[in-house]
Amino acid sequence: MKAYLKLDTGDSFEGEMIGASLPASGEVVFTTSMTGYQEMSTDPSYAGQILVFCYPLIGNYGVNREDNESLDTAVAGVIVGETWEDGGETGSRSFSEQLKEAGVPGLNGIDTRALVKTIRKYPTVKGCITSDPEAPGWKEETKELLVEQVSVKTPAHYSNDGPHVILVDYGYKKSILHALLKRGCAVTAVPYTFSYDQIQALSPDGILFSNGPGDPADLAGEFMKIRRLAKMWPAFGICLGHQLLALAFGGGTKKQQNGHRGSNHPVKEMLTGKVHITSQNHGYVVTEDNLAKNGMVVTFRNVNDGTVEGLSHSGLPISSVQFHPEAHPGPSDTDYLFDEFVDQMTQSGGTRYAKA
Ligand SMILES: NC(=O)CC[C@H](N)C(=O)O
Repeated sequence: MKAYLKLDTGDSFEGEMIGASLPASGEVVFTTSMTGYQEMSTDPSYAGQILVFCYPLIGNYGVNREDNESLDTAVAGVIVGETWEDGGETGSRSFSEQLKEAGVPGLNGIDTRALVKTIRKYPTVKGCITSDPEAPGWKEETKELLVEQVSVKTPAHYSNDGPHVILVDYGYKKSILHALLKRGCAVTAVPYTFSYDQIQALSPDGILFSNGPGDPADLAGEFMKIRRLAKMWPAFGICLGHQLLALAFGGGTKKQQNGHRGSNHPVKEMLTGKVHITSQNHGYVVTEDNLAKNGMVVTFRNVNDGTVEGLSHSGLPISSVQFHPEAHPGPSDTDYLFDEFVDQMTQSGGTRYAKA
């Protein structure tokens, strides 16, 4: 079936509908990752977004039972140059079957190079997938809090012998949970709406603020709680969690001209000068504002554009990164950051750091 991607820029692209035959709308973003379509399409940080794959052939190794990053396909829609309908050797089914089951539409046969050249002229491009050639283009709908859609509704506990991590869930990727479980941590994923007192009642040894979708500034109601929690227990933030920690400690955030979405973003560790290749997926970035006054030091910077990629507190065990140390998809150069977080929890022995 013929279908269209209509952008708020006035541009329109014609392709063939794959996945669910349903309309979808959202911010249109692109990823340069050559692999990992299964992990990316199920990463809750992509909720509300239509994801364009720059790599021309998508679906060629199918999808399997292990690599979903969440229970649901998270993206609003996908755009591909050429798709492959078979399951592939390791796959139990095809990518478009998975999309169909999740009620997510996609477009095949799009000139993704031309599309990316169009959308990268603007910091934000909204669009819709529709089979109706007469349909009007993108229309702004009521702004919903995307985190609300992806955060767990009740706490989920994973027992283990090691330190107890409270995973504050703004839309966590399964591989973050696995990185903690692999290191022996017990983990409780809690709804992001959990209060300081509710989290304290769970006797944490450390707090992890997860990745997640949307504009971090929309979560201003979280900043005070995050600051109190991070001052009390060892804290680690990943992607949205990093942005929220920065906002809670005097930093700012802004939309990037083009987001960082891909598996080969170089970041420099400021202390050692060492460069790591990282997996990234974000459209906003931290600005330094009053971070230094609040004791926060920039620990990593992006080699391409110099943007802030990591923070640490000078006196407390608080750290965060904009990139994804759990990778999946992507290189695991920065996997060691989970070891550092676990060391901080075991060294502190559950010690509290500040009066809340
Ligand atoms: N992966 C993430 O956590 C994304 C963070 C945020 N939604 C952004 O786009 O910048």
